[in-house]
Amino acid sequence: AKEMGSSLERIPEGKGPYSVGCTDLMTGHSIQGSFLRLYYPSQIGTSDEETIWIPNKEYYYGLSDFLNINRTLGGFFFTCNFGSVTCPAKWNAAFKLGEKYPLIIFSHGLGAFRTLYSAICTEMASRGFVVAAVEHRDQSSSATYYLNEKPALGAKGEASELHKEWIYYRKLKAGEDEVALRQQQVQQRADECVRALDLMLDINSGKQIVNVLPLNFNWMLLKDSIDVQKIAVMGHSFGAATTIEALSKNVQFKCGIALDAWMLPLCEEVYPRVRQPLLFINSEKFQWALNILEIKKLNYKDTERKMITIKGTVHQSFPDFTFLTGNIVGKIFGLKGQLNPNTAIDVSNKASLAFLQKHLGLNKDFDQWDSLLEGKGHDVIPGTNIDLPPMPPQSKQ
Ligand SMILES: CCN(CC)CCN(C[C@]12C[C@](c3ccc(C(F)(F)F)cc3)(C1)C2)C(=O)Cn1c(SCc2ccc(F)cc2)nc(=O)c2c1C=CC2
Repeated sequence: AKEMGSSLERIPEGKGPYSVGCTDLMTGHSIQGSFLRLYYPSQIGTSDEETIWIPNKEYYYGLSDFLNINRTLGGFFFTCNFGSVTCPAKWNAAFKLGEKYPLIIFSHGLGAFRTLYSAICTEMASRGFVVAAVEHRDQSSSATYYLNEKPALGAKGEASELHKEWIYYRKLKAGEDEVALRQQQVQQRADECVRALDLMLDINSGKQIVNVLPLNFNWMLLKDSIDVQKIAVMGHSFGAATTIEALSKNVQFKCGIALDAWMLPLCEEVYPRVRQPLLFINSEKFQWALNILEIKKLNYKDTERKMITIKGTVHQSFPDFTFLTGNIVGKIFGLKGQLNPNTAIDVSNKASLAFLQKHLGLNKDFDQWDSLLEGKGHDVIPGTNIDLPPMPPQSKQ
């Protein structure tokens, strides 16, 4: 009975030595504020509450919009199948003190939101990273919200009521130029990643921050907890394009990891401005010549670029849904590839860890997976799996 209806499958736990905590942070009362889900090394036994994977029903309505299904139907479908899914991290567990951790800013894909990549984020946190998964407010998320102070219409309370303002996925209008919209959105997304970085650096410096979400998490414990020389940015698909744009905006991002990069939102002008090391991890199916050709334009001689393809994987092998459906339904909806989803995410995470050790200068044992970066391993090949026409001799860079 592993098919839909009883998602017996679970999102895989982190395999590293640290136990993982999770909490949410929203600053400001407007769209300009930050909204992120934090995954972090936690003190064991300080929380036995599991984290709710999709915390508000409005996310189901947004997903229904994104998938072009009726909200009532979709809401029912999602609630039945995913309403009780938890992600393998302890909700509001106390932050583990005594170490400085490297930081990853994570950017979700089109139609996703901050909670849907918890297998990747909890794995990285279990290996000793602090991971801030931002929720973008560019209308590329299925849904997101901010809390504004304006009392809701007809509210009686004198004290300003906090009212959730929901922003839903913006569909393309008939005849609308998608490239222009995505180019505009990727700029906002990259700015939101930089803002999240600045917020985490403020917290690291001990600055008092106001979390407008009613959560009892002690942010002061994060003072001096981030190794500010070891900061990376990472994302899936539209979030990978965001990663590249964010690298060009802020050199505090020392390297980037692009999972199934969708290059359409990027302008060629940004490519020479990305000098940091970049790892491309591609699924087998999400590859086409024009996209790969754009990626190859980032190949500057004095920059470090790596690309691997994981065999038997699809675009949805990176977000969490790939763990939560039975094999048959999963393959029909393109949520699973031929390769076991746990194996697929394991390969992606280990290659990521090896790359991060190399380019953030970590002194862990992640170099044991360096061979994956060379495309050596049972489930990986180096570079891309599509053959390209020979590259025209590139003009001098
Ligand atoms: C028909 C809609 N049409 C809109 C443009 C295309 C829809 N689509 C393919 C989909 C997402 C799919 C999906 C999800 C989730 C279930 C569920 F049932 F399990 F929930 C089912 C079916 C439908 C596979 C993609 O957009 C693929 N994609 C994605 S998918 C990111 C995502 C979104 C929602 C999630 F819940 C999890 C992950 N992120 C990107 O940055 C980019 C692309 C394409 C180019 C850039």
